[in-house]
Amino acid sequence: MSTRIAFLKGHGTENDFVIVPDPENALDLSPAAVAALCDRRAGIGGDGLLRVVRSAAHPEARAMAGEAEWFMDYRNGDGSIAEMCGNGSRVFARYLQHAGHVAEGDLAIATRAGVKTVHIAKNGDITIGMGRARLPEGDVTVTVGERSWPARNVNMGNPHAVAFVADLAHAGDLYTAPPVSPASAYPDGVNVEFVVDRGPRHVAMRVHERGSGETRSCGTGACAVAVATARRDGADPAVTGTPATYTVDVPGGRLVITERPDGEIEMTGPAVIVAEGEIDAEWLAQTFG
Ligand SMILES: N[C@@H](CCC[C@H](N)C(=O)O)C(=O)O
Repeated sequence: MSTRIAFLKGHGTENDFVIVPDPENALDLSPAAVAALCDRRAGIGGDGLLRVVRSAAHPEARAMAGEAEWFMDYRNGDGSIAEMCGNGSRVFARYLQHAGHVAEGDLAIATRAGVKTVHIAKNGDITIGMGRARLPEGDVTVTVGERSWPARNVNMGNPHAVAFVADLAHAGDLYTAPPVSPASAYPDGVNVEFVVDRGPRHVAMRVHERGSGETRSCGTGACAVAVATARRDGADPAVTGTPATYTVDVPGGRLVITERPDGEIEMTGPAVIVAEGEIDAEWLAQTFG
């Protein structure tokens, strides 16, 4: 008889995740196993995987255990590790609520980008305190085919290049990562956002994610876009002294991002659990190690 591992499937604005509860950090999920689980044909399917581990049980999160009971071990769909996932953290919080670990209201979760504050609202939306953006100096350029755009380097714990374009279709099919230069600006790879204006403080974006390809949404990407757009619009909250709120449409829905004068950024959007099941542990171990 084969052992089975519980999983759930969830999404936030259609950025979808395999969720694996592993409170005691007992599972050793290799990059190949993560990629197999995220495979949309041979596996469960997802842009990434969220392993739910008690902070006290994980060496990377132990120091945060006093502030946040649960650690989000986020992996990209190709099995690589990323520092932070904005949509993933909302889905992670929804899972904790679904499993009865937390109730509506405020909580904190541990991530590789530090402890993040979360508010689960009655209306179903979840707000994450995403921390502050860093804007490394230096020009970067994004290229797709014959077209190139100057882009803004924004770090939300993970790296982003934000390019304002005339038409989202100009990003092409995004089957492969758009080249960003100079490569030295992003030694660990980069997520690339393409942005168009929709109205006052309202933009739309597409994204090619490091380690996942084009996705229907990226929460850290939407924050990077809001920050880059506020700077472009002369609405930097640190300069104006007033918060800047941007509505960011993504192919999978809508996110609302507010940056405060102290630089703290909040992201609000939906998070949904869609299914629960069991992974055949023998399949995973025998096939993917
Ligand atoms: N989809 C995520 C970002 C996931 C990590 C990213 N692919 C990276 O490698 O940095 C989000 O919602 O923020």
